[in-house]
Formats: sequence, structure tokens, C-alpha cells
Amino acid sequence: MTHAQHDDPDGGVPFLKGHGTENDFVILPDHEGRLDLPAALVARLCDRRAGIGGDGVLRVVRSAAHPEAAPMADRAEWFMDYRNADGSVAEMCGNGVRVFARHLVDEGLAEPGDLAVATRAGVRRVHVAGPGPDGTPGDVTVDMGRAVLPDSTGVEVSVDGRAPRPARNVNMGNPHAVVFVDGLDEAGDLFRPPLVTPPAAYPDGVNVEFVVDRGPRHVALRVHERGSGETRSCGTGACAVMVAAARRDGHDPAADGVPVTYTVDVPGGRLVITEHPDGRITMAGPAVVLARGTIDAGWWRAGAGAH
Ligand SMILES: N[C@@H](CCC[C@H](N)C(=O)O)C(=O)O
Repeated sequence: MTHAQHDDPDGGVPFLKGHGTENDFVILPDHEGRLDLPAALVARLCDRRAGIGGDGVLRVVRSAAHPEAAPMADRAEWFMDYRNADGSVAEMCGNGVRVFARHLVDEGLAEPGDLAVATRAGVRRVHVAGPGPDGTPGDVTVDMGRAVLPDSTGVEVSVDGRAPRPARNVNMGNPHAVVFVDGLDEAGDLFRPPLVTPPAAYPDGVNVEFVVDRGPRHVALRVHERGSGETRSCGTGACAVMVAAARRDGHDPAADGVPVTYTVDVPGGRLVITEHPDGRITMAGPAVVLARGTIDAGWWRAGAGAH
């Protein structure tokens, strides 16, 4: 059944809660794009004590109803308006788009199987698999497009004043610095953003992934997300890590003509990521929508006024 809409904000604002490998999101169905969603309100929603709590917000808007997405409306009916937990806008969210697709299918807004979602990084194709024989929900796989590998010369990351380590600059629609470390505790407590230099390498800020090897084509990461802090998973980050690890290990599907697959463990689960000979990267993993409710209209209005 399609979730209630925002025609009557005085009756409260409907929301859902979902996660992909524990990267968690407040989902706001706003099909006709009527909600005013200032950064301060997003931050209140994502607050884990004073709000609902989440690493970000997924606003569900018809592409045709959103100025940034209208040019994509002929290819994707729905636009994922993604916001980080501090209210900042990001180009793309790999786990978010998988949860977004799960939501569309759960609500009957899209058929299971293949569907398209408009994002600020372009249209992303998503496959929502049916349930397994035991009834467990199938994985959600997204075509993340191609990685861009800007020059990484001189890019370094340091944490808690420790000696800087070299980092690989990978862009998955959003910016990443990937650092190979000897142990994930090298990332420290990640309460504060790691120091990434030179600043000119990332004029719009950066997500930072710390990576260790677990085995052949198997790595594990911790991540500090731009605008959200340390999270339990980051889909674009996992893809950036996969590409950095593959190049380090001598794999380049575009040159080799064969796909390469890595298992990427995140604190909240596991993602399986393949780079194809045409450069496209696909990422598969679980995506769950687990709750729904209504945000009190007065609470919403107080936050919406906080521009
Ligand atoms: N968690 C996301 C990435 C969200 C955006 C990121 N914090 C940014 O600002 O670029 C993912 O799963 O990719």
C-alpha cells in the first residue's frame, strides 16, 4: 500500500526508517516535492537522541516534481534527494539508493526486478531481487557507474596527529580518500574528521575510508563520512575501496577484459562489488525498511522554521 503523503502536514509528516548494512536513513515520502527541508531540520531528524536518528535522509520525490531531477524524469520516475546527517547535500549515496529502491518496491511504487532511480550523480539502475526460498529478502544490487581516479600525487590522510599516510583519490559521484592501513584501529576514534591534505584535492570535502586486507580480493573498512561522521557502512566508499584495492593488486578490468569481484566487509555487514570490463561497478548487499511512523506536526514546524 502506498504510504501517506504530505497533503495535510497538520496531521503530521509520514516517515519510514531503513538501513543498508547498518548505514541508516530516515525516509521521507514527499512525492510532489511539497516539503520544506532546511539543513537544520534534517540535522534534527538525524539526531539519535532528540530526533529519529540516522546517517542521512532519503527524500522520495517524483523526478518531474524536482528541479534538479526533472531532466532525468523520462529515464527515472523517482528522485533520491539525499542529505547527510548534518543537513548537507551529497551527490550520491550507494546504500541509500539500495534502501530507496527497496522502499519503492515495498510500497508498490515500482515493480520488483530492475528499476531506475535519479540521483544528483545521474540515473542509477537498481535490481531488487525477490525473496529467497526461506522467505528472507533478496539482495539489492545497484549499478554505480564508473569510478573516476583523479591524480592522487601527494594526497595524504592523518588521524589524531599521527604521521600522514598516502591516500588514493577515487570519485564515485562523490569524493573519497582511500587509505590502506595495517589495522583498523589506526583510524582512531573518528570523532573528528581525519586531516586530508592538500585541501585543493577535495574542494568540496571528502569521505575517508581506512582499509585492511582480509584475504584474496577481500578487504574490510572503516569510514568517516563527510557530513555524517563515522558510520557503519558507506556504499560509495566501499566501491572506492574496491577500485583502489583492485588497482593496487594489479587488476584493471578495462585493460584485462575480465571482471573482478571483491568482498568488502564494513562494520555493519558485507557488500560484494564487481568492476566490469566496460568500467561499470555493481554493488550487492542487503537493504531493509523496518519501521514507519508519523512525525509530530508541531515538532516538524519548529524545525522547518529553523532556517
Ligand atoms: N553513505 C553513503 C554516502 C553518503 C554521502 C557521503 N556522506 C558524502 O557526503 O559524499 C553511501 O552509502 O554511499
